[in-house]
Amino acid sequence: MTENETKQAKNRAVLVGLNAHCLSAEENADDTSMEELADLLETAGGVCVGTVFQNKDAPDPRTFIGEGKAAEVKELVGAMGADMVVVDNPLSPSQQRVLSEELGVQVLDRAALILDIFAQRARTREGRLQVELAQYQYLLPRLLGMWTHLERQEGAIGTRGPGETQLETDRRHIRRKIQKLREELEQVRRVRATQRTRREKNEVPVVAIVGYTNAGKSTLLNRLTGADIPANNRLFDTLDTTTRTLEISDTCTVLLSDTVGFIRKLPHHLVEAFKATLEELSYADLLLHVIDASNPLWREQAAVVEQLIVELGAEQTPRIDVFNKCDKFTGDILPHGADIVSISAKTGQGLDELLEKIGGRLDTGACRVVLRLPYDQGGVVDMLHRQAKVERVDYGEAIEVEAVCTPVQLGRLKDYIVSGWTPPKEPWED
Ligand SMILES: Nc1nc2c(ncn2[C@@H]2O[C@H](COP(=O)(O)OP(=O)(O)OP(=O)(O)O)[C@@H](O)[C@H]2O)c(=O)[nH]1
Ligand SMILES: [Mg+2]
Repeated sequence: MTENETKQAKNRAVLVGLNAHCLSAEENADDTSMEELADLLETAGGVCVGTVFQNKDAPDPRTFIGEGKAAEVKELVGAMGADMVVVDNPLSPSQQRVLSEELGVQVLDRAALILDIFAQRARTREGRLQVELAQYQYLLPRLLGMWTHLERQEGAIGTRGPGETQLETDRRHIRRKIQKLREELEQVRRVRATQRTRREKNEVPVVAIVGYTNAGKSTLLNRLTGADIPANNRLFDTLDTTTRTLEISDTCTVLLSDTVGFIRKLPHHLVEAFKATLEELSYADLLLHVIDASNPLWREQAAVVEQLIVELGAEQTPRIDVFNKCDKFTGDILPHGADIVSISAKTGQGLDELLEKIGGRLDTGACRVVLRLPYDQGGVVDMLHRQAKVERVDYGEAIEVEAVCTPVQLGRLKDYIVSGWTPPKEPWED
C-alpha cells in the first residue's frame, strides 16, 4: 500500500447538507443527494461517520450552515474522531476557509470530492491533464485557505507556508501552470482531431453511449463487443473513452464508444475541462442514452443527462433511450416507443432489439445509388464493400459503383453520387 492509500483509507468524514428556500435545485441538498454524497465519499476511499442536515431560510454568508449548526458539527467531529467534513452544497472559498478553521478539520464541498475521484481515476494523458486543469482552477481562488487536500497530489504547492508574498508567488505559479496545461491539452487534442478525421474518412458511423454514472454503460459495451472494460458498482468507474467496432448487420458496422458518466452538480470546472472529451458526443451519429431503470430516481438522473447533452451541443444528434437493468426493475411500467428499448446488459435480454433499433436508426432511408469515383479514391470502394451493399462495380474512365448506402454514408459520399439521391438542401441554400 502506498502512503497515499493509507492516508486515504483513514479519512473519516461527517457529511453536511443544507436545504434553503433561496438556493436553486442545483445548490440545494436533499435526502437523495446526501445518499449520493455518501456513495461519492466511499468511491473516494472515505467512510461516513455521521450526517448533519440543516433547514434554513438562507445560508449564512460566513459559515454557510450558521454558527449554531457549525458548533453541532464540531461536536460530532470530535465525538466520532472524524478528520474531514464534506458539504453537499457548493461553498465559496471563504466559507470553506472559515468552516475549516472553526471545525479544526479539512472541509470539502461536493465539487472537491468529485475532483478528487476524477484525479484518482484518470488514466489517459488527456484525462489526467483535464483533471489537473480543473483542480488548479478550483484551487486558485482558494489559495488563502490552503487546500491541504491537494497537497497529496502536488507536494510542492502545499509544503510552503502561506505568507502574503508567498501567496502571490503561488498564484503566479498556478496561473503559469494553468496556461501550460491548456497548451499541453491543445496539443493532445490536435492529435485526436487528426484521428477523428481519419475515422470519418473511413465512413464508419459512430455510436456513443452516454448516461448517468453507474447506469451500466461499460457493461453494455462489454456485452455487445466483447471488450473488457472494468465495470464496477461505484461512481465514475470509467473516465476515459473506449471505442470498439460493433457489427450491427451484414451492411452495417459501427464504432461504439463508452464515455464518462454524468452526475448531478458536476463541478463546473470539470465540465469545462472535460468539454473537449465530451464534445465527441456531438460528432457521434447516434447516442445511446443508458438509463438505470432499477433506480427509483431514474427520471431525475435522465434529466441531468439530457441537460448536459444540450450543454455540450449534442441535442440534435439522434438518440435511443436504453432502459437498462430491467432484470432488476420492479417499479411502474417504463415508457416505450420507437426510440426506446428495455434491456439488461447483464443477462442480455433485449439486446437483439437494441441492435435492430441501432441498425434501423442508421439504416432508415438507405437507398440505391450510383457513384462515380476517380481512380485515386479506390479506398472508398473497399469501404463500400465492408460497410454497404455493393451491387455492381465497373472500371471504365472512372470507377462506377452501384450500392445500397445508409443516410450517414450518403451524406459523406455526396460528392461522388451521380444518381439515385440528391443531398437535402440546407435551410440557407434557398
Ligand atoms: N442487475 C443488473 N446490473 C447491472 C446491469 N448492467 C450493469 N449492471 C451493474 O451496474 C454496475 C455499474 O455498471 P457499469 O457498467 O460500471 O456502469 P457505468 O455506467 O459504466 O458506470 P460509470 O463508468 O461509473 O459511469 C455494475 O455493478 C454492473 O454489474 C444490468 O442489466 N442488470
Ligand atoms: Mg463505466
